[in-house]
Amino acid sequence: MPESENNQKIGYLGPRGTFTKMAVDALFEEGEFTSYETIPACLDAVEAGEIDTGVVPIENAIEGSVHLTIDYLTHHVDLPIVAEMTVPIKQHLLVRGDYDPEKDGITEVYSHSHAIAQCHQYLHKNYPEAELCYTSSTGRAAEIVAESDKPIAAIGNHLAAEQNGLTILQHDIHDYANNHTRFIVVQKQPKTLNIRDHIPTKQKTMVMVTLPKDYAGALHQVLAAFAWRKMNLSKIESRPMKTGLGNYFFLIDIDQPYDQVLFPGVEAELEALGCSLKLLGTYPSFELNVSTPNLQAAE
Ligand SMILES: O=C(O)C(=O)C[C@]1(C(=O)O)C=C[C@@H](O)C=C1
Repeated sequence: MPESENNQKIGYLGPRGTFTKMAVDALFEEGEFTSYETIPACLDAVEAGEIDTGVVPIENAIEGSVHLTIDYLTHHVDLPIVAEMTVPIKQHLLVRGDYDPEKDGITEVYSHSHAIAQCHQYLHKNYPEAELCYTSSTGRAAEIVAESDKPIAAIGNHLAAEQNGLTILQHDIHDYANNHTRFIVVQKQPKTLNIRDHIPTKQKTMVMVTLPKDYAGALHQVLAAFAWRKMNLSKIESRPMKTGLGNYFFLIDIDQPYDQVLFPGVEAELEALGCSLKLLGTYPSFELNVSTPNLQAAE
């Protein structure tokens, strides 16, 4: 194998113990790993060529899309998606080892906004008085709790607990059992991804479609262009263009790889309607599950 393939520089939303790092560990056996404090910092590093590959969250089963990732990808950087990995998410309530529930109530709960949203019912029932404090990641929340001597807690995974010397006060506090997050892998220059030996569950393609202003039935016609070609869409979402109220674009996930017949046909049909279509990536989709070798990290 050429040295460059082994020596990939891979960045991710860190610090240690984030769910994004779990996705990275599930995907890559080797490489030079760098954690970034925020999603934009990670994507900027890929765009600037400081790293070859970036891994960031894009969608959670309970809370929906990670808008920061979508907006940054569509407005600020030009980075094709080259793979995705879906990871099971188990949120736990983490405290310092010396926290005594008999003595003190928890005054503050720290975590990433998506993690807090996944546990709203639990927090509402059990810690209605606690202040919710938002952090750049669950890993960062665990660090804050580890560094503090106050009766505070973090929401995060078991790796964040282990790696920050915290105790799990309550396991599995997410409000819905079927909790998963999808992470995307982006690259500026396509480079062979030295991914662990996974079999993709499917091949997918993501496109961004911009509609003309005030065109009756435009979205219906966009969807029809995919439908009559029997192209299966697994997600459609609108996001603001950020150019004024009412201006939106659509992100569409299609359950098949890009090809030179159907996709150019869709594109030509959409152009005739005054729409534009941009390819955001065509890529293998992987899923981490507990039976996958080396991937027990998500347990
Ligand atoms: O904070 C982390 O651990 C992350 O990797 C981010 C993130 C997210 O943005 O959705 C990832 C998975 C969980 O859904 C909660 C938080």
